[in-house]
Amino acid sequence: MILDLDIGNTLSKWRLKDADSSEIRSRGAVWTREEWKPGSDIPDLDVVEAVRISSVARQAVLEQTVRLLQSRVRGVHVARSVPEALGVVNGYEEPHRLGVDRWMGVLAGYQLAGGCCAVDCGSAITIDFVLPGGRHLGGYILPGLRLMKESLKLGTRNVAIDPDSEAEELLLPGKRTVEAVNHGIYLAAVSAVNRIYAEVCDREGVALPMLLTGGDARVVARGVHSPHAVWPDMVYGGLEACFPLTAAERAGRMSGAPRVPAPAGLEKIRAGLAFSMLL
Ligand SMILES: Nc1ncnc2c1ncn2[C@@H]1O[C@H](COP(=O)(O)OP(=O)(O)O)[C@@H](O)[C@H]1O
Ligand SMILES: CC(C)(COP(=O)(O)O)[C@@H](O)C(=O)NCCC(=O)O
Ligand SMILES: [K+]
Repeated sequence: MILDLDIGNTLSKWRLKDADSSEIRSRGAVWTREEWKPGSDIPDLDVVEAVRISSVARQAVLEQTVRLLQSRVRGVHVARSVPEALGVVNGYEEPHRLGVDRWMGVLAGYQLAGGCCAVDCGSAITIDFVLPGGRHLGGYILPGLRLMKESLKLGTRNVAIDPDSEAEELLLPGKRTVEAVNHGIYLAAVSAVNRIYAEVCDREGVALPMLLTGGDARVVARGVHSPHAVWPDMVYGGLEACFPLTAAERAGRMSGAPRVPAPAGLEKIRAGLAFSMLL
């Protein structure tokens, strides 16, 4: 079995993948800041022959995790943000400073769709752009839904936005604190994603497919105007592309990859942008 780890600032996600069939056998998540109890929290390492890790947690957490795993598993692969990989040129002045989860998402998005806009809705919402030629432009970082909620200290931290709630009702003024907070942070997030997407496509003169991932991707995707697809395993897709271990991965096929959304025409994006500038 292959154990894939996506260690974020809030949640450390894992999944077990069958090395022969490429099927996902199990998956789970533990709070990154809490002690991991082997067994219930993470899978039995006896069945694991290789581990692939994307981590944005503190270096000490990563080193501790790698040490534990290396004592039990033959192949441990740690993803790093590098100047260039798989046809993508890292747009950061200091490439190693780009969050590894962002780099994994960009690599997976480029392998699937070529140029794309990769949105990761986690502790932070990150929005990255890579052009059809493989040039990563860099990106944007804004607080995630949970962080925005916590920063308000209005006791609404544990009232999540229902991903299946009517998108329209999230546009209405809140009639009680939790609605006012949820509608406010939802609109802050989706307005930023829509505007940033339109501005970059307009400036670069290219309409890019948008791929969303992260724990809040389904909520944010409801308010995204442009054609898009949610790919929960997009960060894992970057691990598969960087460290292909199964036949399917070596053929460039990534688990759970969605059909690539055909972007709206550039003129339509520009018209929408012009209209939003009028308001
Ligand atoms: N099971 C869950 N437990 C906690 N938060 C969750 C869960 N599922 C989705 N979420 C939402 O997803 C966010 C964490 O998403 P994730 O992409 O895992 O963050 P990160 O990668 O920054 O750790 C939380 O802030 C919360 O809004
Ligand atoms: C921006 C992030 C905190 C997002 O991490 P996440 O929300 O997935 O926990 C992470 O990508 C990160 O630590 N980046 C390093 C700084 C940068 O990307 O510029
Ligand atoms: K994330």
